[in-house]
Formats: sequence, C-alpha cells, structure tokens
Amino acid sequence: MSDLVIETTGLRKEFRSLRGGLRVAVHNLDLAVPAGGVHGFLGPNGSGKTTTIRMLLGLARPTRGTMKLFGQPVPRHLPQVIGRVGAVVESPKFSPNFTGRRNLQLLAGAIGAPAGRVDAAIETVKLIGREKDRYKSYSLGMKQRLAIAATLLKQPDLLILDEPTNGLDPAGIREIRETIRDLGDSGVTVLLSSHILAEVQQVCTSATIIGNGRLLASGTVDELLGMGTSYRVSVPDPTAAAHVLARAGFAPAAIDGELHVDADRPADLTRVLGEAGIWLTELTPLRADLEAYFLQLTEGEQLGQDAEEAVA
Ligand SMILES: Nc1ncnc2c1ncn2[C@@H]1O[C@H](COP(=O)(O)OP(=O)(O)OP(=O)(O)O)[C@@H](O)[C@H]1O
Repeated sequence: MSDLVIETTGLRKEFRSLRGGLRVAVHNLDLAVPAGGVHGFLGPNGSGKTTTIRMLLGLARPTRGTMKLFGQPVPRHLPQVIGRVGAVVESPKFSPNFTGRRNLQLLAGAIGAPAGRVDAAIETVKLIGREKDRYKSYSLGMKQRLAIAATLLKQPDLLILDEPTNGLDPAGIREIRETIRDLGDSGVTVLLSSHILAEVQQVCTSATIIGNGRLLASGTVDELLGMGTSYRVSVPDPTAAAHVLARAGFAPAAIDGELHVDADRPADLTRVLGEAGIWLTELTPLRADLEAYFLQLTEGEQLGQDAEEAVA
C-alpha cells in the first residue's frame, strides 16, 4: 500500500492555442508527495503548477497520464477522497459585509461541520482578535488566512495551497508561512506551490522542482540542498589531488588558485583522496541554498514565458 498522498504518472496537459499550435503546460509529470509535512511544488511563473493542481482537483482534464489522491485514481474516485482535501487555488468568495467568523460559520453550516471548528480554525490561522471585523476590512494576508481557515473546517488530511503568499507584505508572508509550518507539524500533508525558493527552503520538508511543465528534481529539501553541490577542496598538494579526483571520475577545476569540485556526497571526496594518501585540510560547500541549484536547473527554461510547441 502506497503512503503517497499525491501521485501522478506521465501527467500531461496540452492547450490548443489560437494560432493552431499546442502549448504543453505539463509534460509527463511524475509527482510523488509523501504523507505528512509540507511539500514544496516549486517552479518559475508559467511552469505548470496551477495547471497540475487544477487537474488534481478535477478542475481541468489531463490530456494523458494518471493521478491518484490517497491511492485512489482521480478524477474517477474524486468523490471518495475530496472530503479529505482542502484547497486554496483561487480567491474564495466571502461576503464582504460579514465578519470573518460569520463567513466561516456560514461555510461550516453549508458543509455540516460542527460549529466548534470555526473557532479552532480561527485560532490555527491566528485571526483571533480580528474575527469579529468585517471581511472587507481585512488586509490581503488576513483574507488569505481566512481562506486557509475555511479549508480547515472539514479537517483535511491534505491541504493544497497555490502560491498563498502572492501579493502579501513581509509581515503577511511571515504569518502565512508560520501557519503553513504549524499545519505541517500538526500532521496535515500540505502541497505548497511557490516560485519563491526561500519560501520552500524555510517552510518545506520535501519538494518537487519543475520548469516548463517538466520535472527537474524531487526529494527532501536536505537532499535537494546537497545535490550537485560544489566544494572547495583544500589539500597540501592541489595538483596531486586534482589528478586523483579526475581519475576517480570527478571533474576538478582550478579556480583562482583553489580546487573546486562538484559532488553529490562530500564523503566520496574524502574517501577517494584518503585512499590516495591525501588528507584534506578543509572541505567547504560553495553553495548552501537552493537558489543557485534552482537557477542552474531552470537555466535555459523560458522563465515565465509561454512555450509554444508546434503540432508534431
Ligand atoms: N486555460 C489555458 N489555456 C491556454 N494556456 C493555458 C491555460 N492555463 C494555463 N495555460 C498555460 O500553461 C502554462 C502553465 O501555466 P500555469 O498557470 O499552470 O503555471 P504556474 O506554474 O502556475 O505559473 P504562475 O506561477 O504564473 O501561476 C503557461 O504557459 C500558461 O500560459
């Protein structure tokens, strides 16, 4: 039995453009989101995140491929699982003249959720103190938190948030990120789509990186941080070390008098050099965040642009 909450295989979505071409928004995407924690769905603008989410929620039809939520094929079995899924994809419609709390009470009534959940949801998203103010007086960040509160009324096991910090000021962003982290810690699986690397690095436990609708990398954030990292190798004899590393299949480079080498696992460098009797005086990772890695992966992608593909 799979413990994946979201699983897509060969997922593809084509849109037909007015000029008769095909725009492939999602290319054969294999997405695997494990249960628990916050999973980042990271990609530049226009890379296919919203399209993928809309397909998962039954709002758009895939051209090809399969999707499962909680191990159930969707959209076929969506009615069986949708009760376990909360999503903030588009701005929800709240009544501007009602208070935040009243809006939630109406929603709770509509879905048959116990009234007690309203206050619990308000507490979770940290709207206490403002819940009796009219919705129209809320800041963008408060509106976003109310939207998340609305999804919590059905106590979802999976929460899908499409770029929830878009358009917020720094304080609003911080609050939403805290709320998302708390939800992940509380056992809800959160899929957080974002084009902001720092956000994924700060909030997520695992992530999938896409560019132009294609999977670029996937794994725990720690794995992604470690992948393809470049190291500065300090040794008494850099020339000898460069020979040894090259013989072992690495590609050492002498940059500004320093020896730099890419490696997935730094222990491999230590071992190879140690076996040749070369002892490191220092091994320093040169890239400590996802930013450079992400930029490297998405290099050559048409960031934020629509990729037109001619009909084959
Ligand atoms: N209904 C549609 N008809 C035609 N093309 C579409 C449609 N919806 C999305 N696209 C195209 O599909 C591609 C992926 O868009 P999508 O909104 O999924 O990306 P995204 O990663 O969510 O980007 P953003 O962060 O800007 O929302 C884009 O090229 C977009 O123009």
